[in-house]
Amino acid sequence: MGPDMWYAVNNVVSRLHSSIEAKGGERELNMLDWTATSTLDVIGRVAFAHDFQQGQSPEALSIMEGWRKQASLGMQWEGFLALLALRQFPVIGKLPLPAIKAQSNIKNTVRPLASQLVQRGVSDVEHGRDILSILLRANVGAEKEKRIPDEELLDHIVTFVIAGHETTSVVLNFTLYALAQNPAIQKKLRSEVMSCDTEPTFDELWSSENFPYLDAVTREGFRLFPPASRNEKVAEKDDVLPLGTPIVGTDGRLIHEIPIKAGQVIHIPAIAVNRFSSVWGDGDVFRPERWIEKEGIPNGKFIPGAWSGMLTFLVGPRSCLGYRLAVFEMKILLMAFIRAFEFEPVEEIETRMSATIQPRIVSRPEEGACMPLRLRPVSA
Ligand code: HEM
Repeated sequence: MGPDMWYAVNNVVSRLHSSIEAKGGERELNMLDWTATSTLDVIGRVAFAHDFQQGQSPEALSIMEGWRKQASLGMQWEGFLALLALRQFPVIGKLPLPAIKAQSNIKNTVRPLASQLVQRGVSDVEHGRDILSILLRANVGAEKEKRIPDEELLDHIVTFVIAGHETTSVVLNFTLYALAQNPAIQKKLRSEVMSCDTEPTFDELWSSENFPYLDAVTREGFRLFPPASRNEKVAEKDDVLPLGTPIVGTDGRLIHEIPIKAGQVIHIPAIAVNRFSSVWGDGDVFRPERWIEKEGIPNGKFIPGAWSGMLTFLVGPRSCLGYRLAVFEMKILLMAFIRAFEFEPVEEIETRMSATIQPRIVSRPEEGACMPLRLRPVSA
């Protein structure tokens, strides 16, 4: 998937470059528009060989608008509560509530697109590297009862677009903001990624050896800014939740475990766990060096996460299926953006909870999800 990712990301970077040059070589812009464009273009190509035309096709605009609406509604109380209530009372999903309609808009856009490709049999099923071609190929060779029905294939594609687009865009946004706030870290990263002018492959980027600082910045971004900042799981049976550190009950006695009843909903605050001071020390600080220093992770007390001892991709059999893709993509995006532009903060940003975490301007909350940054092309 590497060449497809580089192709999509380079296109967005060069469009952004032209738009900045047209404004005289410096521009303030809402970075959300550009990060969402990049990740949608990447997922379109790698999930079902579709070109979202650098976020300019009607479908791309509709998906991005759907997300923006959903994110902004989720930041308000009524939207946040509607989504929470949906878990408890699924029938609410049938009501014409804006927060719920915004979610189905995305599905309504992606499904017909994927359906056209399935019906056409996809242009290059034999060699296609995208996920849909791989699934279709597996279907051709499989016994009849093991084939994935078309309807299910379409749902998979919708899931990939929903799970793989906004999430990666969120981490990239907040990481770029953190780099904008920390010019010395940004400079150090640029110096490392400028030391190579090729487009590294998955193997070259997956290992932390070739680009140790890029690896450290990526890990720090994923740790501090998990898009799915809180998750829910439902206990299938009565169980007992052991506590790492005992807590004092109202009667003054120490509690070492919590009994759980079947059906009980457990909230998993990934963003809080990823920042625990007891594990990370200065857990709220953006400090990529912690991943390089010998004693960077105090006492080696890693959380059992699917990747890199953090809960960003959760853990266990239902953890994120696309985490390698997401980490690889993030490294490509950071490399391409940092090679091309210098980033400066414009406004103070706060982090808001929604379906994914969202940035909001502290002094102008009415503008909804927004990440203004000042960009300048990196001089030769
Ligand atoms: C920054 C990027 C990403 C983050 C933080 C992320 C995070 C997560 C999390 C926390 C879950 C578990 C949800 C739950 O159990 O409640 C999940 C599930 C999933 N993710 Fe990701 N994800 C990312 C990117 C991707 C990408 C790029 C893809 C694929 C194209 C993907 C595909 C999936 C799928 C298919 C599941 C469902 C797995 C299952 O239920 O068995 N994700 N993701």
